[in-house]
Amino acid sequence: MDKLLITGGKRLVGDIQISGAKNAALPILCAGLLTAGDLELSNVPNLHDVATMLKLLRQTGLAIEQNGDKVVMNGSAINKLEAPYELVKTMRASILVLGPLLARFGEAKVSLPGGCAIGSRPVDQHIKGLQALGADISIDAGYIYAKAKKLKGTRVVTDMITVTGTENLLMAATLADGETVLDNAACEPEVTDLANLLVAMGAKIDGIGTHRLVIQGVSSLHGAAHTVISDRIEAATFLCAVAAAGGDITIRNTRVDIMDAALEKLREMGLRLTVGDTWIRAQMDARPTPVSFSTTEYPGFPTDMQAQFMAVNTIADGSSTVQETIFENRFMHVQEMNRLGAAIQTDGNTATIRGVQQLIGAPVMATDLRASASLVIAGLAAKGETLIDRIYHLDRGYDRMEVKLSAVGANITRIK
Ligand SMILES: CC(=O)N[C@H]1[C@@H](OP(=O)(O)OP(=O)(O)OC[C@H]2O[C@@H](n3ccc(=O)[nH]c3=O)[C@H](O)[C@@H]2O)O[C@H](CO)[C@@H](O)[C@@H]1O
Ligand SMILES: C=C(OP(=O)(O)O)C(=O)O
Repeated sequence: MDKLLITGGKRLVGDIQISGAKNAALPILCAGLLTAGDLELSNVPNLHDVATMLKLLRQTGLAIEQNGDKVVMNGSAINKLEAPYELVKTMRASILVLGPLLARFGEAKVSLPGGCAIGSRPVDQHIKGLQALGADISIDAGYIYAKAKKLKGTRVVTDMITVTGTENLLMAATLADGETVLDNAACEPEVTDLANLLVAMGAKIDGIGTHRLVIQGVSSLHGAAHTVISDRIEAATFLCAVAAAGGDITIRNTRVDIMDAALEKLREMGLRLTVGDTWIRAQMDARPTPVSFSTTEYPGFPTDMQAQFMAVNTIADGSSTVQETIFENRFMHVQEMNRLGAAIQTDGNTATIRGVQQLIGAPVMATDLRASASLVIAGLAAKGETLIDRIYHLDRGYDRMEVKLSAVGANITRIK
């Protein structure tokens, strides 16, 4: 099992190229199931989750060619309408094949994802929405069995805002009969990116980027070309790294306009930001100022950045509180950070962080994707060596993070 060895205390200086967004690429790849035409995608990140998704899609019969960040898919010979447990258990986003397979082929068999390290994460809203669209759904031996001769447009109001739930229902509704209204829809930029691709494929969608998506079903979708948006979470993770370790970095190929909540908090921390159209220069020479925040849906502060900001808060000059409102168990990194000398206490969904002068390197264990990233940030700031175990979590969602960090001066090595 790969590990990362970090010797902390090095300033980060130089340029970092940001990859395509994992959370946009995954649903966008699933949109390849909706058409018999060619989907030509670029800026697809080089991640384990993308590899898992391509494996899952290939076994349905979707033809896929991958060349660097380019993926070309053709869905004219799909013959297996299934997502098996072996793949779903390694990547929850596999549930995103359910809506497209059902809408185009009238049936699908998809393993139930189950819980994960950050919460129970049920998919009841995906199922409720598809049932409202006329699907007959049963659950047997850990699998969701869905059938519908033809989905029928209707109004769906989800109990909460769900990102992949919105994406599944949006893809399903594009091929339904008549009008579907998705109220309480997620408006994360990754949902918008998927919606823009679907429109390029011939879908009729109004309200893109809002909490109310109105879809007029069409009889078929055609091929299209699309560039996946830049990963705002990867970008903000590197900005947190420089906030913690100090230095002067410029991140490139980024979407500044979708990062307001994180950029605001980074400025509050004392990071000096100069912002261009597709780049952000970040300079940090002082101890960070602590920032308090509560995670919430877009455009609020993203839960996927909570752990990384907490890592910076551990060495800030003062105390802060962090509230996690999206997932019920997303503080797994706290005990690991405390092993590095951080002073964090949790009470339910609130963490109180008393900034310490210096973290001290130690062996720690990654528990989930963003927890792994937060430990990398803590390790970069810590004195001495930090050895991070179980970094397969990190590889799920970051494109060669240690290579990008080494290139800006970090002392970080992958140990096989
Ligand atoms: C691949 C992908 O895009 N993953 C992102 C997506 O996950 P994902 O789409 O799984 O997260 P959701 O937005 O669905 O989850 C939000 C909350 O709703 C709950 N819920 C959701 C669906 C449902 O049917 N029932 C239910 O109870 C979840 O348990 C959670 O508490 O959005 C999350 C919230 O921004 C991000 O952290 C993930 O990085
Ligand atoms: C929680 C995340 O991803 P997933 O939904 O794929 O588990 C994430 O990207 O932080």
